[in-house]
Amino acid sequence: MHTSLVPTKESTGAASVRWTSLIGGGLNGWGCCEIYTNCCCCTSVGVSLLIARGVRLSRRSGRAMVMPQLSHDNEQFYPHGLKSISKEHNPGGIMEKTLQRLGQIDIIPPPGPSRFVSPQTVMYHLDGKQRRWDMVKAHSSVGIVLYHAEEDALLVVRQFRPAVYASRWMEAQAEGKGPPPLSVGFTYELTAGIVDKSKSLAEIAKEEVLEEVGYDVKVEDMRPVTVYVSSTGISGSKHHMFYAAVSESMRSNGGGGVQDSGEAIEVLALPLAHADAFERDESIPKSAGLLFGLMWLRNQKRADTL
Ligand SMILES: Nc1ncnc2c1ncn2[C@@H]1O[C@H](COP(=O)(O)OP(=O)(O)O[C@H]2O[C@H](CO)[C@@H](O)[C@H](O)[C@H]2O)[C@@H](O)[C@H]1O
Repeated sequence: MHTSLVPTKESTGAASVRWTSLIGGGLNGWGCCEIYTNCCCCTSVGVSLLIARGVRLSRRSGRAMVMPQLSHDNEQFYPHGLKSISKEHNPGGIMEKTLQRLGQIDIIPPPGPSRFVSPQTVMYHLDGKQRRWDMVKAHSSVGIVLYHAEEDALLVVRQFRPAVYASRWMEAQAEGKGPPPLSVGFTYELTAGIVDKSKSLAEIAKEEVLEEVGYDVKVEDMRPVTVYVSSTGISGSKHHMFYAAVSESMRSNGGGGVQDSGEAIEVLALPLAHADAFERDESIPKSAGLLFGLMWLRNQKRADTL
């Protein structure tokens, strides 16, 4: 399969707009006039004109579509009390810039070996019969539950995940729909990283925290929480979870990830007072690690064991 998408400035804009309604209103598809690439009027996305604040008019169809305004500091962009604490405090800016930077997206068979994952087939015997299991060899990883003392919040990272976008896109294709807005590829996760160097897990966790969220946590302050298997059916790789508390006095840089690796991470504080609603909000694309970490943190806080 080869799937290709060239986001135009307009479709990028549409994606940004859709994002505002997506966060507040739910991830329930992107039908006609919600994203312009999907319907008859959408085909004119390349020639559409922004004629007035909040209204987009397609030249070809002459049909006006109401666009919610992109506002960076409203509740829709930061639901459930989420607050941007990226050093370069530019609410919504990191995500908007990423949307503008994204170019053509293709989904293709692997062009060669990967340093991150490799498909394998396990042949095994059960009751004397040979069976086959298809899997992906992947690195193990670390994730860190970071409690922000001043904000009484969990630190969450928001970033564009190509695999998440591609999955939503392939689902849409299977349903005969066009490409979804780029915004569906932005996820909420714990600070995390793969174990691809010969350092201790706690050292790798420390480095990820410094890189992604910008706080300097001592290796000895990385408290192991548990280990789980991140994908039992597909990879079987282990995820090592740590806990650490941070405060603004420990800030060393703005975080954001390694730009040269394509990382553009927004650091968000999720107040524990809003955790329940956040956990239950199905419109928010979040990792299992984040859900688990949030529940663990709240349990520890309730039991006063941190
Ligand atoms: N599959 C991939 N293909 C191409 N480049 C890749 C890649 N995985 C990582 N990279 C590259 O490696 C860089 C460093 O990755 P990290 O160690 O920060 O892991 P990341 O947090 O991206 O997610 C990692 O760790 C989290 C935590 O478990 C996992 O959920 C997630 O699948 C895993 O990629 C990324 O910015 C990217 O450039």
